[in-house]
Amino acid sequence: MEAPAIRIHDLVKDFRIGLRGWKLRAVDDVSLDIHDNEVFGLLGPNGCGKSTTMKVVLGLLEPTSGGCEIYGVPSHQVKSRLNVGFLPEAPYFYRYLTGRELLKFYAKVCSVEPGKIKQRIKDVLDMVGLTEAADRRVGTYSKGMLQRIGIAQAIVHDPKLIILDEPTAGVDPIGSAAIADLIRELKKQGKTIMLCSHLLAQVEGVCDRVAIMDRGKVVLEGEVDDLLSKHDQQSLLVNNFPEAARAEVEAVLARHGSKLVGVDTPRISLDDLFLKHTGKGGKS
Ligand SMILES: Nc1ncnc2c1ncn2[C@@H]1O[C@H](COP(=O)(O)OP(=O)(O)OP(=O)(O)O)[C@@H](O)[C@H]1O
Repeated sequence: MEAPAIRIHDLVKDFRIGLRGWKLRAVDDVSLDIHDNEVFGLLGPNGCGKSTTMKVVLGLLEPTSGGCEIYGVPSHQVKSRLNVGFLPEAPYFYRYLTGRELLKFYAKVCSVEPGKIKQRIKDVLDMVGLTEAADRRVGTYSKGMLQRIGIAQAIVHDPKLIILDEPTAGVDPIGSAAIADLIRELKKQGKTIMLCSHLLAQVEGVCDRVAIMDRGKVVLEGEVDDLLSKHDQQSLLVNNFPEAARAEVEAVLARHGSKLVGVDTPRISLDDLFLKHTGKGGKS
């Protein structure tokens, strides 16, 4: 059987804090498999251990015990990361380079074939919607544009696995929707994406599976559709439901052993309302 894209097994990570050798357990016995070509969300409140878990997966931190593998290769081996792209939580980019120059730098660092760099940068700029801003200095980019150039540097070498730490942090709903579209497109291209976030509404529409962490532990894991569906309830959508029909509907349902639980008006999300009134095609 093929190895999962990421395997995290029995992972514990302690940080030494203070002078008396006190330890803080940031990750507490976490085991997770992330499958090939899925979008997996690691969710949870601030400080629950998401970024620490990602850093151990990427070999940037040593585990206290347990471990991680990427496509079967232990994370502490450099070769595990050859096919991985990473957007850190607070990426720092040299502000005097243009977006295009920045991507050229990362393409060279990631050993993209010299003859292919120009076209690859063109394609990636197009994918993240930064073609028009490609020759502007990164220092002039908005927060949304910085996140998108960050994603561009993570995918410039066409990696199989893309790890995104808070991809929509500080980005407005238009920018977040564009990033969500981009993640869906990357999945269509066959990529595996692991992202971590505490902005739940923004990742709901893109993740196939999620795990929720709290105080270092995974407290819930599963397919998003499964976790969010109320399997014992169904809803009917009716235009202009007449109050007078309620008693008849209740009687029919009662004959079938069912019960009308409530009649309410569906609402759209505030995000959708914002997008409708500000235009989804914006370049924030
Ligand atoms: N280098 C470090 N030294 C000491 N403690 C650390 C270190 N890095 C993280 N921690 C602590 O470990 C815990 C988990 O931190 P982590 O950054 O993994 O959380 P997170 O879920 O990513 O939070 P956020 O959503 O705020 O980014 C926190 O209590 C944090 O203070």
